[in-house]
Parts: sequence; C-alpha cells; structure tokens
Amino acid sequence: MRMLLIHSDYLEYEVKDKALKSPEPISEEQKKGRLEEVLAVFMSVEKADESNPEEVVEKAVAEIKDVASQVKANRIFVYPFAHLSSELAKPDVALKVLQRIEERLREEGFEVKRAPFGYYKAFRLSCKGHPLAELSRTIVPSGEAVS
Ligand SMILES: Nc1ncnc2c1ncn2[C@@H]1O[C@H](CO)[C@@H](NC(=O)[C@@H](N)CO)[C@H]1O
Repeated sequence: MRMLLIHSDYLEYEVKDKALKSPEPISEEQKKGRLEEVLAVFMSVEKADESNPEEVVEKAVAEIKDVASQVKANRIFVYPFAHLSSELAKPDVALKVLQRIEERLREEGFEVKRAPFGYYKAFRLSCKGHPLAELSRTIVPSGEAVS
C-alpha cells in the first residue's frame, strides 16, 4: 500500500467518467464531494497487500492516526488513487481494503469521506504547505518485501 498524505485547507472532487468496466455503484450525491480542514490520503492498494488485507488496513489506520495527530486533523479524505504504484492489487480487493479503512477511521472517531472507486474524477486540493503537510508512507504485510 502506498499512501500520499496531504494536509489541506480543502479537497473537492467531481466524478467525470468510469475508469473501470464496473466501478463502485454510487448515488447522485456521491458524484461530488468536499471536505475542509482535512487530511487527504491518496492510496494505491498493492498486489503484496492481497496476502493479508486486514493487517494492511490496521497498519494504514495506525499511520493515518499518527499523522493526523501530528497535524491536528480530525477529518480524513480517503482517496482511491491508482498512480502511486506499478503493482496494483485487483480492484475488488482494493475496494474492500479502502472501505474497511474508512470504517475503521470512523470507529477511531474521525469524520471521514471516501471518494468513489473506479472513476476518473476532477479534483481540487489546497495544500497547507507547512513542513508536515506533504508525507508519504509505504505499508507492506509482514513477510512481504518492500519493492
Ligand atoms: N489498486 C488500486 N488502488 C487504488 N485505487 C484503485 C486500484 N485499482 C483500481 N482503483 C480505482 O479504479 C480506478 C481505475 O484504476 C482508479 N481511479 C483513479 O485512480 C483516479 N484518480 C483516476 O485515475 C481508482 O479509483
């Protein structure tokens, strides 16, 4: 799992087109979304994660919690982003991992939005620009090598 974490004044997206034959079904309301004062987390779920998705979910949640507490963010935007890795997990596994991360972050008390999975989306982001505003993390299940 590769994550790019951007502490932002806002992140907003608009769904444009299908990027998969069968993208995640979404409501009219989910076609656009915006959060202010948010930690945006762009995530590529990787092939190696398929060996232990639940472990990757817990490690990702721990990393996101750690960064959120450092930048004092209590809102998280989970953003599926297939451009951080050349060894992507299959879409069905990736979607489940991202849905579970969303669920677990809510359980941890965060306000969470997740951008729709399987679409091309326009987005606008305002990065805050402080020293911890742009971070990346790589997560691998135990027993897997970091490529
Ligand atoms: N392993 C994976 N990890 C994260 N996201 C993944 C994925 N496999 C598929 N997706 C989703 O399907 C769209 C097409 O790849 C992806 N769309 C995007 O990444 C948009 N930024 C448009 O390019 C994404 O929603």
